[in-house]
Amino acid sequence: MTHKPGIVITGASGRMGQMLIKTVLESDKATLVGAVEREGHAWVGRDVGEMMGGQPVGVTVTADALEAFSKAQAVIDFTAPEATLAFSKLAAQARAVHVIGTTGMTDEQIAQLEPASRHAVIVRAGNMSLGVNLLVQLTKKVAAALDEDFDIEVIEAHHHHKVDAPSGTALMLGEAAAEGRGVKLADVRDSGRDGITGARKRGDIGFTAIRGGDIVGEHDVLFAAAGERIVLRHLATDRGIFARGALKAALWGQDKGPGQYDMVDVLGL
Ligand SMILES: NC(=O)C1=CN([C@@H]2O[C@H](COP(=O)(O)OP(=O)(O)OC[C@H]3O[C@@H](n4cnc5c(N)ncnc54)[C@H](O)[C@@H]3O)[C@@H](O)[C@H]2O)C=CC1
Ligand SMILES: O=C(O)C1=N[C@H](C(=O)O)C[C@H](O)C1
Repeated sequence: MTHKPGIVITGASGRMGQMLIKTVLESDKATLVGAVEREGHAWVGRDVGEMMGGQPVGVTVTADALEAFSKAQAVIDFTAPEATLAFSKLAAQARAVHVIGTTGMTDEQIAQLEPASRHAVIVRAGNMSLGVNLLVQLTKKVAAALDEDFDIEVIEAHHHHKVDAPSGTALMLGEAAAEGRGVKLADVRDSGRDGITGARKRGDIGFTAIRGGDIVGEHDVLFAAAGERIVLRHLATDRGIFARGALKAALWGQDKGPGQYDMVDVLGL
């Protein structure tokens, strides 16, 4: 690629925002052209390199997302559902590829991305890592091979700052297991057991969320039957895996037509 796409990072001061800025600055395939934060945030008006504790990089953090997006070929967005919905409209206006890592979006919010995807490329995934997207494929295969004698449980663990549960990844894995079984996740989902719940319902897919300390992200898919268990596991120890996947998606989207894509498309899995 001779031309280096310009990238804007939203939620610049966040855990993922800072990792994404570092990843883009270190890349020889893309250029950092903007960094966006909420109106009133202490980083707005300041150089993003300095705010991250390093040398100035010549990019001033702004709250004017449209102005930033209009100079970019891609927006990488790991923020919050309401912000992501607003950014999808602005990225489409700027005809910039919108890479969405934000989790916790409702089905209604996801449906609201559709108008933007008629004008621009949207790549959205609850997990941008190669390992998890491979695990999704494996989960689908294992679920398809086993019958309901095997109870399926998705168990996830994250840091204590995480605001949504189950995680976006856990939902991807649950969807994959349901698809493998030929059922709809909404019909078999069992989340948040507490109290006298009754015995486990055959065919249900259960979810458990653990929150604590600085856990980056851990996911198990458990297939439990009488006398044996299979556990498929992914352990994330470095947020760089998500940032590298997101940058790959931003570059991949440059020559694609408007529409909604995911990391399975990007990685060709
Ligand atoms: N898809 C994936 O691979 C991954 C997804 N995530 C998801 O990314 C999201 C962010 O995670 P973290 O970085 O840990 O959270 P965080 O809380 O550290 O960062 C979120 C950032 O977004 C900013 N923000 C919120 N509303 C905004 C607005 N309207 N305009 C501009 N900035 C705004 C906040 O100020 C904050 O800096 C979460 O939904 C998380 O689940 C996290 C890691 C990997
Ligand atoms: O909030 C996080 O940190 C993470 N969120 C994503 C999710 O909800 O699955 C991906 C990763 O597990 C980290």
